[in-house]
Amino acid sequence: FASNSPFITTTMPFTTSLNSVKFAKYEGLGNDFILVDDRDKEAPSLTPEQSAKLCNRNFGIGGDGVIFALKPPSEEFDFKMRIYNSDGSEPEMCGNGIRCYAKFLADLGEDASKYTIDTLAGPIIPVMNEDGTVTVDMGEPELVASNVPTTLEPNFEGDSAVEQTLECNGKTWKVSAVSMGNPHAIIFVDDLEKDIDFEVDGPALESHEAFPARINVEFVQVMAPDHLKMKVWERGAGPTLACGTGACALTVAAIRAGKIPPGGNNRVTLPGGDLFIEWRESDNKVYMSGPATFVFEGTANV
Ligand SMILES: N[C@H](CCC[C@H](N)C(=O)O)C(=O)O
Repeated sequence: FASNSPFITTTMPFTTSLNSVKFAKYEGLGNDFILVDDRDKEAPSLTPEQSAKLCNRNFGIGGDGVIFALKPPSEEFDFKMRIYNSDGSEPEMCGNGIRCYAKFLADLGEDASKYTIDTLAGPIIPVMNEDGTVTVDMGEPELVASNVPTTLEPNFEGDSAVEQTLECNGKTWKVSAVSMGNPHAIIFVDDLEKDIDFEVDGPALESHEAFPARINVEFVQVMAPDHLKMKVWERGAGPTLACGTGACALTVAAIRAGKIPPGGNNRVTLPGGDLFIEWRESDNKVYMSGPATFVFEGTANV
């Protein structure tokens, strides 16, 4: 392990034996993950069902997902990441998770400060900053509505859906659809506390038929031209304290809907804290900066 690694020197390597798994718990703004070191494997050492059980906050470790550090598929990558949501479904990407993943690799003694990680959303590049935060090149947003995917009719340039109306739960919503590899439905409201019935509207929108792969739902209030506040109901995880891909998606949607000006590093306030998001005009990529913190390590029955 790295000299400043938080891991207690242990004779047991991070392996998954027959009935137990070594893990490390990390969180990014309270979006918390169980990390498993499968750097010698091509596929996760746990099943979706085992992972969902470990995410249970009463019967397991507790977490919003399980993230696997896997060997890369080719020379062009340093590592591969796969993730299971706490319901066992597999998303394409996870923003808070990739920051925790980068911190995990550093704590395991991997010496690169910048990795190219292969994910189901394509190559993702996290960079460790001096102050302990992580800046991630999250790639380009996907704006073509049918690729998000959604059946919402495109109503904006580029065959995209921007504040397109959707009936759900007896209410009419204005939905902007953006993918960061995983799908997001962004809804701008005047008042986050008054304008939504979060525990009812969130799941209803997550599973609405307009979203064939289900969808992450972000409710957003514009606080200032460079400051957005959000609440998120995640696909396959429900209400979480933060969603990194969601913060990226909502920043893109806010710019396209004319809610905030393009460019700049925007502060996105999530229930668990702030992320800083830049949709860079020069390369059309979205950059996300935020914390990733080690919480504890252990061995769990599976
Ligand atoms: N629940 C998400 C995956 C985790 C994304 C979120 N935790 C993030 O930080 O990006 C999905 O099914 O697409």
